[in-house]
Amino acid sequence: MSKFIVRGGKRLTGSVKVSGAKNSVLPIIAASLLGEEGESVIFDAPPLDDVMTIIKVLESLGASVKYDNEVIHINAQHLTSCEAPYEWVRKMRASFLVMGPLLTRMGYTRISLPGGCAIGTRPIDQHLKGFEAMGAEINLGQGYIEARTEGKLRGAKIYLDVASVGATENIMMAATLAEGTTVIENAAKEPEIVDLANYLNSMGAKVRGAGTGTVRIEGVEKLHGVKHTVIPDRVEAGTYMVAAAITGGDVYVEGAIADHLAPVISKLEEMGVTIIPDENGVRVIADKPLKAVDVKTLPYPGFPTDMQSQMMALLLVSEGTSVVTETVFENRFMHVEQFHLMNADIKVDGRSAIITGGVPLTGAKVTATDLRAGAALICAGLVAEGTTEVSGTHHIDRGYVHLAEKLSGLGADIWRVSVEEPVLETSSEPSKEQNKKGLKIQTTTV
Ligand SMILES: CC(=O)N[C@H]1[C@@H](OP(=O)(O)OP(=O)(O)OC[C@H]2O[C@@H](n3ccc(=O)[nH]c3=O)[C@H](O)[C@@H]2O)O[C@H](CO)[C@@H](O)[C@@H]1O
Ligand SMILES: C=C(OP(=O)(O)O)C(=O)O
Repeated sequence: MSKFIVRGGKRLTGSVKVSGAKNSVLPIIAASLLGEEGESVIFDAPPLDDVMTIIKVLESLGASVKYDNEVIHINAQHLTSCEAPYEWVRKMRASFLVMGPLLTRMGYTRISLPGGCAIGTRPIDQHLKGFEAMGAEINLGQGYIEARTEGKLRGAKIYLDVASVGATENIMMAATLAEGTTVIENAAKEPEIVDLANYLNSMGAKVRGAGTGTVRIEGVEKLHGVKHTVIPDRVEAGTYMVAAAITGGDVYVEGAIADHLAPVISKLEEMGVTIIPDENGVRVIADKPLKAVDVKTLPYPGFPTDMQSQMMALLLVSEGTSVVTETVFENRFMHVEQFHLMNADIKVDGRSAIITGGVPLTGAKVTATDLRAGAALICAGLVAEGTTEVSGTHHIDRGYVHLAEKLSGLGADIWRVSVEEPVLETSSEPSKEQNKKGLKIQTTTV
């Protein structure tokens, strides 16, 4: 168990490199189960807890997986099981993404129900609706979902009631080996879906229209392993952009793709932040007082729900009143209570949060209630007066590679301690004792 300790007041400057996208690499690893021939090699695979979890799932299915230095080798030629047990799906909902590949390749799969989580109930009805339309028989019992098909899945026209990222990905993967053509309407358009489609197409699939609301997949006989590089993580990039802006900093976010971040960049610009994109990244300069803006989360290309809490942290230091409306998940304001502990003035009214900016934040002991809430609390800690201790680091480790090191590299006063260790209150440098024990700026072990 550990905590992040942040001491506010340091202006961030310099350059930070974005890792591969969590939300791309997870479906891509799941899709590797479709490779009946050869091996896949996936580059820029971030060393995140979620990546380790999905690797365990693949290994439990009989795939051979090697992870070294952000490169994953996956050989899924001989699978020995079709079941993803509770122990893994409980840890990470994205484990459910193995359902489409297993069903289409093996004709049968049994996966633990993913259940709800802190941010919402997160049903999977749209995934199942898609599989059923393709001819699968679905049974639910004892906390598991069983799906089977006599012969191959059949291509079908599937309209998604919500533009679900996971359902689009799961159905798209299932359709690659189905008989005939599948059309997904009201498909999600996230960049991670395009990355997955590119991966599937290099494996030999025929996916067209990914990134638009209509995705067309013509089934093929077989897929094979390939080499692929994962796109940079737009949420991680956006988090560093917020961290730069909140400290009045000047930071180059290397690897950030401006196009993927268009709604975040637009809001930052409205607030008075200067954004200079180039072909290798985005420079963020915050040299003026920040203005309040309203933010509404929406499916891509709308403002991402995964940046909502970090944006809220930034609005806490802006001048005026802002309204943040969360439309994607029904319970994604858990961080508000934690911000209150830091003296923030936020009122929640249904799906909206009303933020009175400019009230000085004070350091406090807070808890990451989910992955992005954790990042947002750290952003707030960067400008709060005094010390902020953020626990619940297991959430943060799901999605941020070396967060403390990357922020320290920009000049932030942040480090990680084991919870058993006393927190240093006076020195900004790690003590010799701490360094010996490797406690300050500890890295995530994988
Ligand atoms: C691993 C991954 O890529 N995670 C991302 C993915 O999650 P995930 O794929 O789980 O999110 P979805 O796009 O599926 O969920 C969006 C909304 O649709 C609802 N829904 C979803 C499926 C379904 O069958 N029925 C249904 O009602 C959900 O409850 C939610 O309210 O997209 C989310 C929305 O951008 C992001 O916050 C997550 O970071
Ligand atoms: C909600 C998120 O991820 P997941 O879907 O994996 O829970 C996230 O990345 O913010």
